Amino acid sequence: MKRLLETRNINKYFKKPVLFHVLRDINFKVEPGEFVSIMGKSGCGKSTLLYILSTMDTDYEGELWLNDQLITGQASNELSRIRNEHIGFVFQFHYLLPEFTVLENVMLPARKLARKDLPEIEHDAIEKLRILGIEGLAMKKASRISGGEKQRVAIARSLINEPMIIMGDEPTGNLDTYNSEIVFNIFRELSNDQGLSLLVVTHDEDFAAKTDRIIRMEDGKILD
Ligand SMILES: Nc1ncnc2c1ncn2[C@@H]1O[C@H](COP(=O)(O)OP(=O)(O)OP(=O)(O)O)[C@@H](O)[C@H]1O
Repeated sequence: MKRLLETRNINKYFKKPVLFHVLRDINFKVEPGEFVSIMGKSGCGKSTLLYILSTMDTDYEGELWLNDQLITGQASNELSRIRNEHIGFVFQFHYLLPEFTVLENVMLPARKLARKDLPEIEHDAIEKLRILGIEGLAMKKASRISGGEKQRVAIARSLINEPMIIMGDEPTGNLDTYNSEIVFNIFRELSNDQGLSLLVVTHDEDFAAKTDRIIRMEDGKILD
């Protein structure tokens, strides 16, 4: 089976202000199509781990594998290519450009990758908005839509380059129950219908309970 995401004995230390062993022997896998949540108290190392998994942080010990490829030790230009092609990101704050339209915001990561021409990218972006049920918002400015709609646009944007995995850092942290449920259902459909894997850091027990698996962390370790 494809090694979609796997960590082998990942350890990380912060060296300042004092030496701090923040991640300890992190070993886990995410299978294709799996929807996994990561939970743990504030400060246990979730964001630090996500930063490594997203290939942004290269200062760690151990191995990270993505899509059958050893990521650890790759050059930074190769890492940004892998990141743009294979990973979609959804954060607590949507980071949309307020003066751009919804459609332009969704198109941006594909324009950066420059693998397709503009009409094709626009077609893909409208398709992603359709999947999320918000194609009617395409020509609106991002500053003019609601918080729940903004998060759906952010998800559409995360899908534009057809990633294998979506990584989320508190993607429902800013949403009310109604909108959190919409986001959960979208993630569930992406996993079930499109075989996309999802790895989501959350403090929301109700959200996590509905995912396929919960990885619980404590003091930099994964609990069995
Ligand atoms: N750059 C840094 N230098 C030193 N220590 C750091 C640094 N970044 C984070 N830490 C410490 O590492 C620990 C883990 O932080 P991290 O942000 O990964 O926790 P978290 O589980 O994501 O917390 P939260 O749920 O509050 O976001 C914390 O004790 C934090 O203070």
